Amino acid sequence: MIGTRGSPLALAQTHQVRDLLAAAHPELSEPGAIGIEIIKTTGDAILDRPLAEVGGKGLFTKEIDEAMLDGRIDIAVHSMKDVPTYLPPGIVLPCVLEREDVRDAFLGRDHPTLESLPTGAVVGTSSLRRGAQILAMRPDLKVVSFRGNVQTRLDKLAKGVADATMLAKAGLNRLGMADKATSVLDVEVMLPAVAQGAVGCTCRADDEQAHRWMAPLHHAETSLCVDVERAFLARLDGSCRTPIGGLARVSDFGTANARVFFRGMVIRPDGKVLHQTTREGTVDQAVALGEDAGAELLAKAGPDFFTCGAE
Ligand SMILES: NCc1[nH]cc(CCC(=O)O)c1CC(=O)O
Repeated sequence: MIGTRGSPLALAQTHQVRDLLAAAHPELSEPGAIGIEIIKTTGDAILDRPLAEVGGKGLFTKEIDEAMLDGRIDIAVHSMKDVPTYLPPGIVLPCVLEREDVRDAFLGRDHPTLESLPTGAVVGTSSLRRGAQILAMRPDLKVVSFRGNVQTRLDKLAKGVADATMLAKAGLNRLGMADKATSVLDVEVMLPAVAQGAVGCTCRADDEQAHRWMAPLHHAETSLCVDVERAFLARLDGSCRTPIGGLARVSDFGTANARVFFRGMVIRPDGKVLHQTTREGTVDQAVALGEDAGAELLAKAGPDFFTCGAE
C-alpha cells in the first residue's frame, strides 16, 4: 500500500511511482496490485494561513509517517521539498526519483515576465523564499500571501487578486500544466528551495520487500544533490521562518572526474539582507560541502537574523 497526500500534485507523483514499480516488478504489474491510501496532513488542513506562520516541522509528512509506523501503508511518496531533514526513527528514504525541472515558473496575468511587471504590481506567493528574492530584485513590487493548490492560485490570478504568481516548474510539469507558465525564472535569478523538483519514497527501515521494490527507481545523481542540499538545510534548521534557498549540481556524475557544485542562500523576508555562498568539491566531500556552507551562512548571518516571529 502506498500512502500519499490527496492534492492533485501528490496524486500525480504517486501514480508515477506506482507505474514505475509496476514496470520494474512483474508481481506488481497486475492492475490493482498496488493500492493507494490518501492521508490528510496538517498542512492540507490549514488553508487559510501562510504555512510559515503555522510553523513546525513535518506539516506535510507527520500523519503519513504515523500511518507507516502503524503498518497501514508500506511506501510513502513525498515532494522532497516538504520532507523534514530528520526522519522519524524507524523510517528511511531509500529512493529518490530523477529530478524534474528545479526552477520556479512565473505566471503573469498581463505581463509574461518578472522584468515586464510595472512598478507597484502585486505578486502573490505564500513562499517567503520567493517573496524575499522578488523584493531583493524588485523592491518596487508588492508581495501578498497566496495559498491553495495550483488551480486555486490560477483562479486567484485570473480574478486579479494578484498580477503574477510563482510555482515550482516541476509541479506544473507533473500536472501536465507546463503551458500555464508564462516564463521560467533562471536559478541565478530565483534560487530554488532545497530539494525542489525531487520526489522521494520512504518505507520502514526493516521492510526488506519495500527496499527491494524501490531499488530500481532510485536515481543516484539526484539523491546525491538532495543530500548536499538537505545537509545545508539541516545546519540552518533552527532558523524557523527565514527564507532559504539551495541547489546542488554534479558534473560528470559516475566518473572519476565528478564534481559537485553548490550554492546556498539565506535572505530576510523583506529581501533587504541576503547572505549567500558557493562550494565546489568531489563526490566524497559532497555532504560536508553542504554542511560547511550551512555553517558559514549561520555564522555570517548571525543569531539575530534567525529570530523567529520578527517579520
Ligand atoms: N510546498 C508545496 C510544494 N511542494 C512541492 C511543490 C512542487 C513540486 C516540487 O518542488 O517538487 C510544491 C508547490 C510549489 O512549490 O509550487
